[in-house]
Amino acid sequence: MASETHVLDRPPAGANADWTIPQRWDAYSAEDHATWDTLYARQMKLLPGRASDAFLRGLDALKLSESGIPDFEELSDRLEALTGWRVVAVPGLVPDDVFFTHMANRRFVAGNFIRRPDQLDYLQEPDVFHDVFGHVPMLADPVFADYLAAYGRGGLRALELGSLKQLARLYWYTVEFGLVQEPEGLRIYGAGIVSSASETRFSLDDPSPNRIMLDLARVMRTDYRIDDFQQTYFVIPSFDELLRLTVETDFAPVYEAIREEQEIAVDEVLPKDDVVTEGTQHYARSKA
Ligand SMILES: C[C@H](O)[C@H](O)[C@H]1CNc2nc(N)[nH]c(=O)c2N1
Ligand SMILES: N[C@@H](Cc1ccccc1)C(=O)O
Ligand SMILES: [Fe+2]
Repeated sequence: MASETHVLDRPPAGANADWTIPQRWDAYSAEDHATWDTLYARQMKLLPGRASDAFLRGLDALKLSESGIPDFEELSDRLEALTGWRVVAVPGLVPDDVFFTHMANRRFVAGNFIRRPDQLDYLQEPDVFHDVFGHVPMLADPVFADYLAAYGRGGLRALELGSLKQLARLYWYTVEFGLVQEPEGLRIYGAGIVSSASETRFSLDDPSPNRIMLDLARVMRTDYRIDDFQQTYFVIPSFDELLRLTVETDFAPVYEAIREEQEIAVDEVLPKDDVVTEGTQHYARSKA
């Protein structure tokens, strides 16, 4: 989960220079593990038939069906054997350059804390359930694993080009809230959706949000919400296409071309959009 909440500007006491900390798996309480199991069971009632095939295969390959919060060392050994990625613990949101440097080197940063039982439905900061259950299964897919490593390199480049805001939108509408076209229909792969029971249903079944085929310049101009369900979801035809787009397109001219263009509102549908479903926006309007 990415969010605009404050981020410290230097590692907190006890953290390494690269902001990693020991996971301290032995310090988890029985309640912490029970919280993980409750969240896992709730999601697994919903995800078959809604999550992408790659996500479900990743859960199996990484043995995430085992009870309790995973030990990052054991999880990383399995994951590294598949796609070269490892999972490293961090105390919370880390600065962008730290985030992208880890990502470019196939290290996924994950919070080691888990939400409290009274926070089951929503929390602002990424906890271990969002980061590990939400994000890590997709890293077992070789194509998506390559996409995220390329994205990390793109993040370091975007920082140099002063275009992080545009690139962050690509992350938000793919890695966090992306939908993918599969033979049987639309499926979820975004971690922000797949780790949320309510948004898992909403993103696929509700007539309220827009669902639009992803176009690079279009998504880089589109604002997003960090406080409620998305009002637009972007759909990719495949992970191969997302990887090809990211590796083969030079983003610098795209950043330049959209720099002066106005941002696109979260609920807007443009004439040139390849629209899968145009939303009613009933949900957002009911909350306004
Ligand atoms: C794209 C942008 O860098 C994004 O908000 C990053 C910032 N720092 C982060 N730090 C952590 N730990 N987890 C995250 O998801 C992010 N997201
Ligand atoms: N091709 C994208 C992202 C990327 C950057 C660097 C290496 C790989 C991919 C860019 O030009 O920013
Ligand atoms: Fe996330």
